[in-house]
Amino acid sequence: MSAIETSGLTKEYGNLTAVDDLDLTVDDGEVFGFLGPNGAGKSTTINMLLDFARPTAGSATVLGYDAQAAADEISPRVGVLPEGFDVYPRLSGRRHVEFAVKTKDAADDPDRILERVGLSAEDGARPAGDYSKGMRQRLATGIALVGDPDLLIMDEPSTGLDPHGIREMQELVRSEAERGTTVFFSSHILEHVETICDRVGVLNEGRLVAVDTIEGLRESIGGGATMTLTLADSADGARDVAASVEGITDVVASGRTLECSVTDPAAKARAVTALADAEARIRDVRIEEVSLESLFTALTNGEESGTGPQAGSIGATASETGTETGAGAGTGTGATR
Ligand SMILES: Nc1ncnc2c1ncn2[C@@H]1O[C@H](COP(=O)(O)OP(=O)(O)OP(=O)(O)O)[C@@H](O)[C@H]1O
Repeated sequence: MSAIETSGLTKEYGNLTAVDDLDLTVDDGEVFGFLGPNGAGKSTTINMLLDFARPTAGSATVLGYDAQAAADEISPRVGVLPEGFDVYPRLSGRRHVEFAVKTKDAADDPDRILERVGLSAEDGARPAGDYSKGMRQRLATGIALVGDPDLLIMDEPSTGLDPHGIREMQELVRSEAERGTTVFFSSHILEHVETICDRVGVLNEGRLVAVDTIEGLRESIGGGATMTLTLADSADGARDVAASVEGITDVVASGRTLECSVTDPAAKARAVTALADAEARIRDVRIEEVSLESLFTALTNGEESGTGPQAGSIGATASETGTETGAGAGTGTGATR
């Protein structure tokens, strides 16, 4: 059974089609990232899954139940982290969790829930109106975890969290997935998505433009990587050797540098070996992956991917540098092209 399945799901607001004919399947136990620029239709989709908004056309099932006709069956089994969670300012964080436990008729220990989301007993005793944005987000996450849900739906879970909080959120999502919970979350934050998702769906102007693993997405836009080798001597003689390697699609020789377009990850090591066999003296190997940032831009026709400080961090750093033999030519992580 799929945890979520939508068929032709559509939502129109007047002349505006917020969600357009969405066919989407999220498998049981999967961590699924729902990506898209501002206004793409992510929250509207989530609202229809939770029966907060009614579709104009199409249908959706959640945990096997019709999202509109059987919302009462679904809600006890789903934990929701809504966008823009509001607290009761005078109630303590702990009281919020106690209330959720009672409402869901669950057996959770509120202190354990608070601990899981990084709120101390002292934090829990404070009025939630005094909480920082990140603390509110943690509290909202704790409330979503009450009742050990089969499905967690999280709308922009990292909003307001500092880098440490984001890492904790990622660990939490992973540990929930290991317990068998399906996690469906929306995000602009590509780094967040890459780290924890099994698959992602990319929404643009209400339409699903891609569904795949991050690796699959990279490949589908002709992704792969660029491997730049610096040789001890002129690269001209080595050009044909590199070009003959399967999985290397294009080679440019310039001075002592060979720039190879790589479509098959294994081709990197093959190329290094072939060059070494041909007695090319390799001094340096640099590998740059297609960044998720450029991937996202390609899929959403140049729409920017959010404005948060984290949003730009993916793909901005670290390419991997090999040594003279290049034998261990690894895969760079997210360097910008
Ligand atoms: N209640 C509403 N009435 C009219 N238009 C709406 C309503 N809710 C959403 N929209 C419009 O539908 C489109 C999709 O909005 P939605 O909030 O689903 O996008 P989103 O992908 O979640 O964006 P963000 O990342 O900015 O939260 C937007 O153009 C938005 O203005």
